[in-house]
Amino acid sequence: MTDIGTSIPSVTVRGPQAPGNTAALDPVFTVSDLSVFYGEYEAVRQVDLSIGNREITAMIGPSGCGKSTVLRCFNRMNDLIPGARAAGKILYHGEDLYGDHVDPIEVRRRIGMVFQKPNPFPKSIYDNIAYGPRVNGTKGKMDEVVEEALTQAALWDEVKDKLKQNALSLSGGQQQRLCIARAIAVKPEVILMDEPCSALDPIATTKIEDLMQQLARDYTIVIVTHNMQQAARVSNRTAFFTADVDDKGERHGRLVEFDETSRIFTNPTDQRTEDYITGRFG
Ligand SMILES: Nc1ncnc2c1ncn2[C@@H]1O[C@H](COP(=O)(O)OP(=O)(O)OP(=O)(O)O)[C@@H](O)[C@H]1O
Repeated sequence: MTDIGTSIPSVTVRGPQAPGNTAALDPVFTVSDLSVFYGEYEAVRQVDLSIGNREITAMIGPSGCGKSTVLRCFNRMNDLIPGARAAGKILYHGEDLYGDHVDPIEVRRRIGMVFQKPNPFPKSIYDNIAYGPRVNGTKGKMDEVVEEALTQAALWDEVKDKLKQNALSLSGGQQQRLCIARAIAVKPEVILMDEPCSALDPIATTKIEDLMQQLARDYTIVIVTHNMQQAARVSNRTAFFTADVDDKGERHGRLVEFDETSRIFTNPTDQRTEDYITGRFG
């Protein structure tokens, strides 16, 4: 078992940083010169950014610019893709996330992920939540663990009388909150969300957005979204990516601008950001 993250600082303050300051003051992740390859193909080039503790950081940009690729680097999910390789540095609380002594399984426990399409296990609601804690050998009363996770994910009231029911019988929005509850149940520090609302209707989307705001009191959240209004509504900071085309016609994702969300959406520095958020591009 790795010791990664054992020195997590107990900072509870959440809020905007100094205007125009691109570095989070209390970073959970510090990314420097990150490039990501799939085989020979360099999908993302030279990204520098930091993810603030108990902030919501949004990653936006046109399709194929590498948002999901960068997101997956934060919990080493790219390790599971044959041929994928990250170069550069990602520090997690100052420790090299890709260091030799780091256990990727432990990384993924501390840094959970919620996907675009809700993906509950074909098991009962209860067992979906209890699965991770059981695997981790969580001690204590499982009923309480399940209730706490479902309550935090704002789903308890809707499912408390049908915990034995198959999770696949829930609506799409409920399934996504169940997946968030499942992620929370193993007590992560960070939740990565890859377009968590793209399969949901507007009401379910609002519920997830409200939930994210509540969760950010206790968790650090990084969200990839195609929905710019969503990024503007929920996040503290926004990273705008785009893809440059090289001489050979190959596209490489680049981080164009990273700043407080209010600044990105009202007074961006880069013309490409402005074109994107005003709908002139992408
Ligand atoms: N498993 C993979 N193997 C090979 N290439 C990949 C793989 N996953 C992504 N890519 C490529 O890497 C580039 C970035 O893809 P990625 O999915 O990260 O972009 P994205 O910005 O999240 O896109 P979208 O918004 O459409 O989801 C694309 O050119 C994509 O084709």
